[in-house]
Amino acid sequence: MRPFLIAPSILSADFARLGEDVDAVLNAGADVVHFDVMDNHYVPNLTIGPMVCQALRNYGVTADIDVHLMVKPVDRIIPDFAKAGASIITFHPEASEHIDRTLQLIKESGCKAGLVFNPATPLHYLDHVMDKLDVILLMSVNPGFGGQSFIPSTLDKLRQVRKLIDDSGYDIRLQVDGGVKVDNIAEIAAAGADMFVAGSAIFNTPDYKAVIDEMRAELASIEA
Ligand SMILES: O=C(CO)[C@@H](O)[C@H](O)COP(=O)(O)O
Ligand SMILES: [Fe+2]
Repeated sequence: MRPFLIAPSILSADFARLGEDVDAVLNAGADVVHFDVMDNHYVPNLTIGPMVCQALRNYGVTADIDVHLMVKPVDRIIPDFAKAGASIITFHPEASEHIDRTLQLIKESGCKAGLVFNPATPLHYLDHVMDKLDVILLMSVNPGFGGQSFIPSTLDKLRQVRKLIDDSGYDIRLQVDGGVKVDNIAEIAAAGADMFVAGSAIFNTPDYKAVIDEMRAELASIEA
């Protein structure tokens, strides 16, 4: 397996001082910035768009920005995010009329591409597109809000997708998003995830480095 990546979700960051907060979490040892985009249509919440992604790049953020699109329709916003500095763009298959076309659009824009599965979204959407994926994201909560509890059935789904990835031979990250904490990250990694989104667990504490270090210590028990 590839090295584990920790991707703080800036949904739980301080939006009034976002650049500083993103710098702080990266300096604390985070690998990737997870950027949640919600449209108050596909999900019942409204967050941030390409201008904020561009603002983070202008502020000097050089880490990968992992844009999790919870928007419908999805295609028309993809080129804007690519121009604004997104590194990875993931979307929910239910939000796309033509999944293969959306994946191609992301790749042609120069970004890595991924599909996102809600807790009740079936895995058959993976059929016929494994060769076009850089990331598979399993939601371990229903999308729309930070601070929810991890849904335990995600562990079985992770094991299934880990097998699909390994059997396919493709180089695909397996990301998990929702309710990831210090006390469950090892179990989630053991089920096959290698990229961990965590919002409230990191940003709702005063010492980001302490939490990220604790997460890495938990992950080390799996790597060993
Ligand atoms: O995409 C989402 C929610 O829809 C996530 O990225 C959350 O922001 C994760 O927050 P925590 O569950 O880690 O607090
Ligand atoms: Fe997310």
